[in-house]
Amino acid sequence: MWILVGLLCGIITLSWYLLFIKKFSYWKERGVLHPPISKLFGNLKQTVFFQKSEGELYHEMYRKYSQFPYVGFYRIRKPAILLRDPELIKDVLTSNFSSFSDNGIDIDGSNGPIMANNTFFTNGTEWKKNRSQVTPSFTTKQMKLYFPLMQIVAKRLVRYLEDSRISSGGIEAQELCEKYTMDVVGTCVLGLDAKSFDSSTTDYIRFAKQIFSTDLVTTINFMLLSIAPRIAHLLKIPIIPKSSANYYKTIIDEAIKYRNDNNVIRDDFLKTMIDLQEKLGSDNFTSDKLSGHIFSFLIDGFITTSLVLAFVLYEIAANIDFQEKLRSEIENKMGEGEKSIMDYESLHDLTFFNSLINETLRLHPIITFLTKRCTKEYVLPPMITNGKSVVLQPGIPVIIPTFSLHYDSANFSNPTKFDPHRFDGKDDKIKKGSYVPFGEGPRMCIGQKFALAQIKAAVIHIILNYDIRVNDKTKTPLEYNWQELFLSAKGGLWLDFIKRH
Ligand code: HEM
Repeated sequence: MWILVGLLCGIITLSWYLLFIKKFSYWKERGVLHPPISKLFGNLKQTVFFQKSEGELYHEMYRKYSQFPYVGFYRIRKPAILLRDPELIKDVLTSNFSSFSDNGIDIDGSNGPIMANNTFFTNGTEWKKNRSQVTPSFTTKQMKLYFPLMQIVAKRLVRYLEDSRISSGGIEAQELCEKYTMDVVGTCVLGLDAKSFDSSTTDYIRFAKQIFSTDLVTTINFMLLSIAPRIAHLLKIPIIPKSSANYYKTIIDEAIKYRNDNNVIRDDFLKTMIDLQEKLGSDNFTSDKLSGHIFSFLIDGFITTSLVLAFVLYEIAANIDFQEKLRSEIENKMGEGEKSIMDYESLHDLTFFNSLINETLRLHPIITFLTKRCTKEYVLPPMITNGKSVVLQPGIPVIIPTFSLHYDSANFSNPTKFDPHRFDGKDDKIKKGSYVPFGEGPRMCIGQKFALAQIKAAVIHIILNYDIRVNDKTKTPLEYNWQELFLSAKGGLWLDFIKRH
């Protein structure tokens, strides 16, 4: 009897030691500091209980450990590291990319085939293959084809603003920009008119927003996938709602069928994908893969770009001097009063415009942190003077806190001030590794050129036709919705568009 009780106590003590003491001594054994932990949830207890988002917790860690190049933490029970030093970040994203080539989120077919083929979620050789398949669709040559199409939609947006029933009392810019970006991706990806300006909300937008919804189920699913992937795979947790996946799959299939049946040839993303399938054969480039790439473009390019565009319009409205300066730069290039189409090459000369967008992306980095995973041993310098180097083992998650880097006065003087001129002139004014709104290195955002062209097309045509002002309904100073997947403004960005001339 006593032997049995002793054995039971031994098992309980050993389990306690392995589960809580040993597991959470990982960083201490390696001389790495970390914030105090909760025994069950490591450093993410507040995220698990919906009190704070992961992004907010990382921002707190970043500020608390301001003396150090990095800080350890426990992502629930998994040791992870948050990098602070821009030099180190540059090394991880570029020079030593091979040690951090994974994005750290694992999804497979069990979480939904359409998303499993998204370049962002693939790793290793599958990622390399995916990335090389879509890269030719994002070249300057392709952008030259897309830019006029974007401007046709921008002109539709301008016409939409002319309706005083819509514009009186202010317009919420985030919603306005969703309509615009959905129409742009519809046109450039599938050659479809999403008709977003024709009604208050369309199915295209409704199903896309469902994907990024922060309702309880979607949030728990996403949390499980990023911090407990094995359980998520076991439970076949879908990364996006089935209704959204089915809706877009049907639209993509219909668009392909229509093109094949009617022999339609259109220079857009769908054509590059159909051409690729013909070249590689449908065994190597399956219809799931084709739909996956198209879906990825529709979705990755929609909310992200619309939020950034809304912030750009807000900053233009809030800073009237910059608005005048931008307008005259655009008018000089386009010819005053002439409101036709600008060619893609001309964008190159709009240097203030570039600085203004770069500064908006610094001040409002809608993706507040990047996740990477160590894929090959990597040696970190000692955390403290006279400490020992730390060997990062494959599998360790690595967080790059974009928001914190952008708001650190060591990287940007007077960081809360909107000042496009900090991006004027040479690139070396900005410390490498301290400014990463699109990431950096081989896994940098593939849609960057597309997103910037899309934003510019809208701003050019709006600013030539309207003075933009901040409407009183906007809560200033701005507060962010940190619980959303992408950073947005609480209460919305309400703007007035006042017709010029
Ligand atoms: C202004 C809007 C956008 C922002 C701020 C943005 C930002 C980002 C960021 C931060 C990453 C992660 C980079 C990393 O982990 O190092 C990323 C990846 C990615 N983005 Fe974007 N993005 C935007 C628009 C777009 C658009 C329009 C597309 C259209 C196709 C797109 C497609 C992707 C893809 C496929 C990846 C994964 C790349 C890879 O893993 O190789 N993004 N984006």
